[in-house]
Amino acid sequence: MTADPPLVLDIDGTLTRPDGWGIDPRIFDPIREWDAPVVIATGKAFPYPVALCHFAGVPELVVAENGGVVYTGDDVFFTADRDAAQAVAEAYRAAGYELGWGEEDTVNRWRETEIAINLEQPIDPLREIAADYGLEVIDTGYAYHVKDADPNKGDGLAVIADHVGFDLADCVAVGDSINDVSTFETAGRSFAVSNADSDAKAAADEVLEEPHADGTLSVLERVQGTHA
Ligand SMILES: O=C(O)COP(=O)(O)O
Ligand SMILES: [Mg+2]
Repeated sequence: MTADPPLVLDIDGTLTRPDGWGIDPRIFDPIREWDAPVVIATGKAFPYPVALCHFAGVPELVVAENGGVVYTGDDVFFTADRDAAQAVAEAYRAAGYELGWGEEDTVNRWRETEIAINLEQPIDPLREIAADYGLEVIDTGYAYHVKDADPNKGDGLAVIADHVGFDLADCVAVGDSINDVSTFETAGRSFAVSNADSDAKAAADEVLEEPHADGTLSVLERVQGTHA
């Protein structure tokens, strides 16, 4: 008897359409029909992956904010403190820069542990200010994230696996950027889509030939029904 292995999926760059923006609708049915846990592990704020699970019709198993927020389906864990990241955002603004998401800033509005800055904003002063507060800045290719260096997606995945009761060694992970390296190190098998950055490609067991959702769909086809 074989089953599907647990999945760990990043969002941006991984479930996205070929042009890189927006969820590719072809991923919804395979995820909905997957007969094992599907964990969404993202740098986006908590409501985004929760909504993705909700609209896909799958249980909410979520690592958000690069590991700062973890939801096991029963309990929410916050593994970082937003105050330092918020202070960096204020100091960056005080130095004359903007976060770059407009007045109402729906990118950061519901963030609980980190701050995201638009890639069009200057990164050097951001890195300097973040260092003053003991934080790091990572570039996912979709945003700069000012975050505590400790929490990461991989640790969040481990919390969910422990709670739900599946083995990390059985997990198949797909991702595209530096914030997926910890996932790749934690999951048993890992795949970087062809559009992935050099960190993700170096950490993955395999680099796919296809980009974005095409790459992810190829992995789903390949690993479906292969879990002993
Ligand atoms: O929020 C980002 O910058 C990237 O999001 P992702 O981790 O789902 O790719
Ligand atoms: Mg990504």
